[in-house]
Amino acid sequence: MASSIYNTLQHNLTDLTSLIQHTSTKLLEDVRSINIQDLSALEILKYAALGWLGYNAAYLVLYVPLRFVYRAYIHPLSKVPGPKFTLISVHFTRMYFALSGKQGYYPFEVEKWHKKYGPIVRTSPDIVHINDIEVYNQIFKVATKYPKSGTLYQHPSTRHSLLDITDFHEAHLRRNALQPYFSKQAVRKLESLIQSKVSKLLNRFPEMEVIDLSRAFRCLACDVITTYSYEQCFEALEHPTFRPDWLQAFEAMMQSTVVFDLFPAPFKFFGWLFENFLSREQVRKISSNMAAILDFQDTCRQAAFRQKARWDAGDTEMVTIFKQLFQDDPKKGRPAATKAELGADALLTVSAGMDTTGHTLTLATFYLVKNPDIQKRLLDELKTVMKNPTDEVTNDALEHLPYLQACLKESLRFSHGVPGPLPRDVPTNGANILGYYLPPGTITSNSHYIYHTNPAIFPDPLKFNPDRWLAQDTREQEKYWMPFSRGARICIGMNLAWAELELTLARLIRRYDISFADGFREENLRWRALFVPVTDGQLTVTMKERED
Ligand code: HEM
Repeated sequence: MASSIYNTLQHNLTDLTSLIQHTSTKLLEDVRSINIQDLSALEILKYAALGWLGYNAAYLVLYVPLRFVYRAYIHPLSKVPGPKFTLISVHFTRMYFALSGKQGYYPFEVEKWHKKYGPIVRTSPDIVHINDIEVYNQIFKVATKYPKSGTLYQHPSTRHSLLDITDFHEAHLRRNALQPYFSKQAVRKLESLIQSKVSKLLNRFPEMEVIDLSRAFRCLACDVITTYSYEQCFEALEHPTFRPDWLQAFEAMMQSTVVFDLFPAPFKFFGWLFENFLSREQVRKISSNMAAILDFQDTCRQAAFRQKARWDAGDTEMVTIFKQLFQDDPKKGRPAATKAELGADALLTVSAGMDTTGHTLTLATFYLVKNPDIQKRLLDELKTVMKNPTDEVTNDALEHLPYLQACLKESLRFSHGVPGPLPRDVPTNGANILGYYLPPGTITSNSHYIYHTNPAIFPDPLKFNPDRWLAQDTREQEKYWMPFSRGARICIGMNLAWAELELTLARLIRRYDISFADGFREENLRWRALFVPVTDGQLTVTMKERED
């Protein structure tokens, strides 16, 4: 039925198009009959302005309302419920969110829409949002038919990287080349590297009065991933206040997604212009943030390029996650990564590995300080494997501590990884979902935030409650818990992240008695979804060494 309406409409649209073509050809002929040499410059300007106004008036008065009617009542998705104003245009909806101060609060808004309209909501002319775990699992499975949607994964900073690849085969080959370095076995070999960075972090605290933990944790994750990725530790943990320039640049890069969302084309154009035609000093004069972002990108890319140059010169003894990308793999049919791809992945792994891990550690510490009884239970458990406050401990030992594991799971439930919308394209032959036919060209979106706070699965969902993970049967909760996503595009750094989370949280809580700093407010950690969760402020604390 839906497809027959669609076909009829396509025919009508074809007729309409030829009518418009015919009328505009006629108009053009009339305009050509005017002898332009007879007109003064002022008259030419007047005609141009009138033409422009006429075009916009026709667009607003005729085309936009007609298109709205089509989208709302005739389009194949017209039966899918949802707020009608989002059908005016994608740009209009984005502007609405920006002007009403809701930009980045999209997951919260969509959550309300699901309550009103049900498990499937049309959130744009061609986009539906889903809140149904069986459908999520169908979209996010290993042999999925739903590729990443190219229309929404295209921030210039991740162009050419693994994150942006939409083609299944290409993504599979790129992931295959990186994955061996992130297996559980490979990560176990990194334990001494992680331990050394955690020691460095913990040893810095006594010299500091107030500690910005949000940034300190990001510095830790950054030093681990840069050392592992390209043997060049960024030494972020050396910075006196854990605020190196490039971290501020990274924060600016995340904020820039707000502008990118609203004005993608000018954003890309200026990015390209700044990068290719202006000296860094000129860019710095225009925007110090933009210059710092470009500096950070260059540092990551150059580090990988230096290793590639060594590799090409025959010096293959190095620690890097890019080794397989340096060369082609004829058996699998994978060519060596281009310079653009290598540079993009060099930036991606640092960005992806630093912010998510830092955010999760921040939330874990926040909830433990806020809930002293939970912290006390964790501390008692940690004492069983760490006799003294400054003792080191292995991942193997920590893996067997149920309360620590429960605290980490609960922290990841709050941190969401990527909260949403996680857009995926409907397969080329369409899909039937929750009783609706979705034609090809439709984009599905899902929100980890909405699954992680489903009150039917996680009662009192905004309460930090590690005990929920210690229940007899947690299968249903596990089903709704996906901070690393699932399936073919699951987080590649999951094992590394888990190892860092365990070692850092265990050693921090065992060694320090932590309090919120004066002036810290819970609202600092209120977040917006700018691809990853970005908080309004930082977690600031003071610390005292424990005596026993
Ligand atoms: C607590 C820490 C982490 C969380 C919660 C997390 C979460 C996620 C999620 C949800 C995705 C899927 C994004 C999407 O489909 O759009 C993802 C992808 C990815 N993550 Fe992580 N991540 C974490 C740490 C790391 C680390 C340490 C690395 C280190 C390299 C990493 C590298 C990546 C990469 C490369 C991708 C893209 C994979 C692809 O597109 O195929 N992540 N991560």
